[in-house]
Amino acid sequence: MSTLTLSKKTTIKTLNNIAACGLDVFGEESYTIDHDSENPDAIIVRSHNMYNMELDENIKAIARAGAGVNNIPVEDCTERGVVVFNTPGANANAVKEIVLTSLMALSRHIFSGVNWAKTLEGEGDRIPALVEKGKKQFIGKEIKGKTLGVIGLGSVGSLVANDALDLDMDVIGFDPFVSVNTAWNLSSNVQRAMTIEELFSRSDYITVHIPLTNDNNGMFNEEAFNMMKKGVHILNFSRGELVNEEDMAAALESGKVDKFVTDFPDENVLKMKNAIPLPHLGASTKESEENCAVMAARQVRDFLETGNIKNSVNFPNASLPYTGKRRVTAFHDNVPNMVGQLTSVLSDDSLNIADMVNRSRGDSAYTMIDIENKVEDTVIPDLEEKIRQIEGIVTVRII
Ligand SMILES: NC(=O)c1ccc[n+]([C@@H]2O[C@H](COP(=O)([O-])OP(=O)(O)OC[C@H]3O[C@@H](n4cnc5c(N)ncnc54)[C@H](O)[C@@H]3O)[C@@H](O)[C@H]2O)c1
Ligand SMILES: O=C(O)[C@H](O)COP(=O)(O)O
Repeated sequence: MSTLTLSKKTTIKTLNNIAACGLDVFGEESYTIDHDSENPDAIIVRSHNMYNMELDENIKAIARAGAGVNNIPVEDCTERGVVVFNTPGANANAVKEIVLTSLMALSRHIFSGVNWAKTLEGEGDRIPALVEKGKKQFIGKEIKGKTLGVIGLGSVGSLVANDALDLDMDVIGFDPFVSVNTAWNLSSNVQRAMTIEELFSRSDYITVHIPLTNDNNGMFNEEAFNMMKKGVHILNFSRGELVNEEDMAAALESGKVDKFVTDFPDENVLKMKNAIPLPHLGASTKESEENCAVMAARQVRDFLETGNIKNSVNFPNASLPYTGKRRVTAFHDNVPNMVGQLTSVLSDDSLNIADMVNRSRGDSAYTMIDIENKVEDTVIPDLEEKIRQIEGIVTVRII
């Protein structure tokens, strides 16, 4: 349990390179951007691993300018009432473009072809003839008419699936948790795999677009490869840990997997025959970095200033139009009579409620209450303390 009060100048710490237009969202009057701050009010992060970091008591929010939050200790944050945001869809187009680029580049041996052509340096006038003789090593396949299996049909997967249809591929998708929004955006020509086994067995190319969880760690393993066609191509722009590297190395060696494009190289990947390692470039476009930074910054600023929550991965979305009246915000356990207890603390102080919202997500809940009366700054610490005494309150902040 901790007290949350906005310091006069709110400090935002960044843990990676965050696009300047995102940081500009904060404005210099009320915010300081301090990359080295030890007690920031909020953090904006991309892929920096936060598991080994001490999280200061003052932190109220962490925003991932991007999609994957596996670098953030989300459970700890939830226990401490720290909201974790991400920016759904903000980098999806960038990933879609690199997936389609890779799909074609690997089918046409672009990577190995370029490397080979460079070895001809110094051959002078013989180069054109050597090229014509050597090009037969790089006879590719067209993707037209081949089957692409897309695992995960969220922001990235749905874009990939739709555009692969436009490239005349047959597309099968597997996503048992697909959202209604995505389903609406997905072409009806994307075939639905009822099981992942079906997708594995039918695909010439497989691309994966799901968040890393404890359940799917190592899901590309020997058992999975055994279900796939010989010579399948696999693309992983999601997370390295989805792949069992020992099994992948063996599958590449035997030719069961023809090529493996991955955005997550490590020592093992770099040793694999026919692996094509990219240096985590999926979201690395100017447009995507700016979209993510602006979206993350807006969500954090809105939360710090109004308590409203949008796109949190650990707390419910909650929004009340902000009228400038005093607002009590509290994270608490999702237990009965919490709203009753909160309102009685306020009524004991003769405070009248103008509006309120209460939302829950799993074991956690969040309540915002707007107070009709004028509440002086001097009484706030006392009011916060009374609310904090309610059993099950995690954090309280009066804005
Ligand atoms: N390489 C990069 O730079 C880069 C960029 C963006 C995202 N990513 C990674 O890609 C992931 C997906 O990104 P997104 O923006 O599409 O996320 P998203 O949340 O919009 O979509 C994820 C989809 O996966 C589905 N899903 C979850 N578990 C599944 C499972 N076991 N089998 C099938 N479907 C499953 C969900 O229902 C959801 O529809 C991110 O979590 C991140 O790890 C990488
Ligand atoms: O999950 C994501 O959004 C991507 O992996 C992008 O990571 P990055 O912000 O470090 O480029």
